[in-house]
Amino acid sequence: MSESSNRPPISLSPGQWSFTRWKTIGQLEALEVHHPLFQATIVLQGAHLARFAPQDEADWLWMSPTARYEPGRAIRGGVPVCWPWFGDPGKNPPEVRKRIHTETAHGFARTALWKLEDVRESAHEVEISLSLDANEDFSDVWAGHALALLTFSFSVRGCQLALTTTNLGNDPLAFSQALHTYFPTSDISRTRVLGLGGSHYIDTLDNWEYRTQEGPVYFEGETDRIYESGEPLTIVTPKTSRKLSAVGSDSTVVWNPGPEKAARLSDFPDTAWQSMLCVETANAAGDYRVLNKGQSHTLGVSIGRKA
Ligand SMILES: O=P(O)(O)OC[C@H]1O[C@@H](O)[C@H](O)[C@@H](O)[C@@H]1O
Repeated sequence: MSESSNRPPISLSPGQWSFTRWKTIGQLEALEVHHPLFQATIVLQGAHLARFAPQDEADWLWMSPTARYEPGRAIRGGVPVCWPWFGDPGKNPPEVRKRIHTETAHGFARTALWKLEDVRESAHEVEISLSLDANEDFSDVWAGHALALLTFSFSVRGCQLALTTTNLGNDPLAFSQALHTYFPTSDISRTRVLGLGGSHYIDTLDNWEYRTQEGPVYFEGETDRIYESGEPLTIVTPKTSRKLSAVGSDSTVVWNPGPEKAARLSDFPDTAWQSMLCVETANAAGDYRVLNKGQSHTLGVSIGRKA
């Protein structure tokens, strides 16, 4: 992808936007939205939502205070896009794994430079779309040709992400993915996720054994689970309640690194596990998807207030 293709096309010159402007954060280009009703920041690398907050509210997303904005480096916090595979390549189903020629987790989209497609603004909403053409440029790590189009919609009610994958290759394309959302909490020990009771999950910390969730998910140390559910969820923290509803997803990843893993994680303060959790809208494990030539699939999440 050439440098120039990532610059705003003439038709999208900054002068035509009222609420959106370019900004450099660290070494990366970003779009910053300052709407009277809300604020948001999207980094072009990774199509990474780094911030979303309705006016006069704290950030709805958690961002690591030690996150680094550097080319080729994943940003710790916000909403990383894991695509076209989720997690450790070796733990993916054979159909997904056979296309991957690297040991890097979570795919290449989160460190690739995406292209701005569209900015639409109104008195109530801002919608921004970015695309990534995963073509032969990525052939050293992955075999396939697919287009990822990610559309963000921001309003005072919350934010929505819709990630559409289209298979541009000739053969069926198997892939896994996740919108790896980091949420803040003032106290992880008083935080719970509702809506997963009765669901089966893979406990990746216990030999990938299958378990059944009883009641809400509480956090008592390191937690890393793939739930076989795409049902609506509520995240309750001491100060906030968020509603999540997914489309095109039958799996949800719930993750908190706990103290030992936190100490090993990049760009993550040792004690930060106490103030964040990830609830990831996914197509992971057995919920991977297969697209025939020309077919598309949309994975989406809507993050809102509890009604
Ligand atoms: O450090 P990374 O690559 O951003 O991954 C963070 C975490 O992402 C989660 O989705 C995985 O379930 C965890 O196993 C992993 O540790």
